Amino acid sequence: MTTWAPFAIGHGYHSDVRAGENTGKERIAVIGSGNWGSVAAKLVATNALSHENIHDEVRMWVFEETLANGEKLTQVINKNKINVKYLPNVNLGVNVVADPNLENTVKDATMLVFCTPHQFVESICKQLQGKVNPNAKAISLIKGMEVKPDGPVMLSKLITKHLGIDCSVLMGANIANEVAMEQFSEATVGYKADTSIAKSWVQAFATPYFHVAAIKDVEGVELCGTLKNVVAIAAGFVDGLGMGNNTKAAIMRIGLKEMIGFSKLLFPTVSDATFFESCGVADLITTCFGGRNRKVAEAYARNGGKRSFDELEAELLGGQKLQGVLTAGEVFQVLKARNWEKKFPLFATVHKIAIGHLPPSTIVDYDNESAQKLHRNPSVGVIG
Ligand SMILES: NC(=O)c1ccc[n+]([C@@H]2O[C@H](COP(=O)([O-])OP(=O)(O)OC[C@H]3O[C@@H](n4cnc5c(N)ncnc54)[C@H](O)[C@@H]3O)[C@@H](O)[C@H]2O)c1
Ligand SMILES: O=P(O)(O)OC[C@H](O)CO
Repeated sequence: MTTWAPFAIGHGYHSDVRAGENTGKERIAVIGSGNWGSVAAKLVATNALSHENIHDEVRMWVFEETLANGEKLTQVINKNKINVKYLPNVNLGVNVVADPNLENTVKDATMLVFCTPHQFVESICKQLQGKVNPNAKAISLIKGMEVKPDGPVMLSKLITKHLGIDCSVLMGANIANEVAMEQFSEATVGYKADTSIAKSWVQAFATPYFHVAAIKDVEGVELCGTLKNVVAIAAGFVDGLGMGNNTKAAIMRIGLKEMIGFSKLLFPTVSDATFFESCGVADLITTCFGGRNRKVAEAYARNGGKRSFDELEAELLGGQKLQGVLTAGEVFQVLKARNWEKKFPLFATVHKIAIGHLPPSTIVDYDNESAQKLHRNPSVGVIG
C-alpha cells in the first residue's frame, strides 16, 4: 500500500497528478457515477489502495450536474468524497476523484469500468473512440442491450466494437445501497477467454464482503443481468395488484424460464450453470423483492397504468434510471423480428402493459396456451 497524500478528505483534486507518470501499474477509471457506479468506484478504490499492482487513484466520470444549492456535483464529491445525489452518506474513498471530463477520466487508464444506464452507452463509446489506451481492458456492469437493424447487440460487444478492447461483464445480486453498506453479497464476472483478464477483474472488485466468481460465459452473464429487469417489472405489477407470494413466485419461475430460453436462442453457447450463479437466480430474487424496477412497476400497477413510467421514475427515483421498461421494449423488438412472441409471452406482456396497450392485470392473464406449452417441461414429468 502506498501513502495517499494529494487527495486527503477536504482537499480539492489535483488534475495534474498523472503528468509524466509511468508506473507500470494498472490504473482504473470508472465511467459512470450513479447509484451502482458510485459503489463500483468505492469497491475498486478500496482495492487500489491495498494492491501494489494497482495505482491508488481511481478516476470516476460524472455526468455533471448542478445541485439545488448551486454547487457542481463533481466539486461536492471531490470535497466530501460522497456522491450526495446518487449514493448519499457513503464515503467512496479518499482516492476517488470525480471528473466531469470523459476523455480526461480515461486518459492513462488500463482498466475501464463501464457503469452508466444502458441508454447512454453508445454515445459515450462514440466520444471515447480513439481516446482509450489500445491495451486497456474493459468491464461492463451495465444491465441492458441495444437492438440494431440486424439484431440485438450486447453492451460488452458494443464497447469492444467501438473501442477495440476486450470487455468482460460483472453482474450479480447487487442492490447498490446494500453493497455500499458492506453487507455480504456475491457477484459474477463473465469473461471471454483470457483467464488472466478474469483474475484482474476479480482482484479489482472482490472484498471480504463482496465475493466475486468468474465464469467463461460473457453472453450468459450479461443476458441474466439484462433480462431479470423485465421479470422485475412483472413482479412489481404483481405487488401493485395486491397479489400474494405464490403469484410472485410463479411469475419469477416463468420469467426465469423465459430468460434461459431467450438467452440460449440468441447464444447457443450460454451455459445452464450460469443461471445458478449470483448473476442468475440470485439477482432475479433480489431484484424482484428489493429493486427499483419492481418499485416503479408496483406504483404503475397501483395507479392502474394511468401514470406513465417516466413520470413515476422521476417521482420515485430522484434522477436514478430504470432499465427494465426500455429492456422490455428492446426484447419485444427481437421477439417481433424473429416471430418469437408466442415463445415468450411474459416478456411480450410486460412490454405491452408498460406502453399502455394492456392493463396491468393481464400480467397473470396472458396467452396461457403457448405459455403452458413453453413452461411445462415434459422431460421432468410435469403435466397440466
Ligand atoms: N443501482 C443498483 O442497485 C444497480 C446494481 C447493479 C447494476 N446496476 C446497473 O448499473 C447501471 C448503472 O446504474 P446506476 O444505478 O449506477 O445509475 P443510476 O440509475 O443511479 O443513475 C443514473 C445515472 O445516469 C447519469 N445520467 C443521466 N443522464 C445522462 C446522460 N445523458 N448521459 C450519461 N449519463 C447520464 C446520471 O448522472 C447518473 O449518474 C444500470 O445498467 C443498472 O441496471 C445498478
Ligand atoms: O434496482 P434495480 O431494479 O435496477 O436492480 C438493481 C440491481 O440490478 C440488482 O442486482
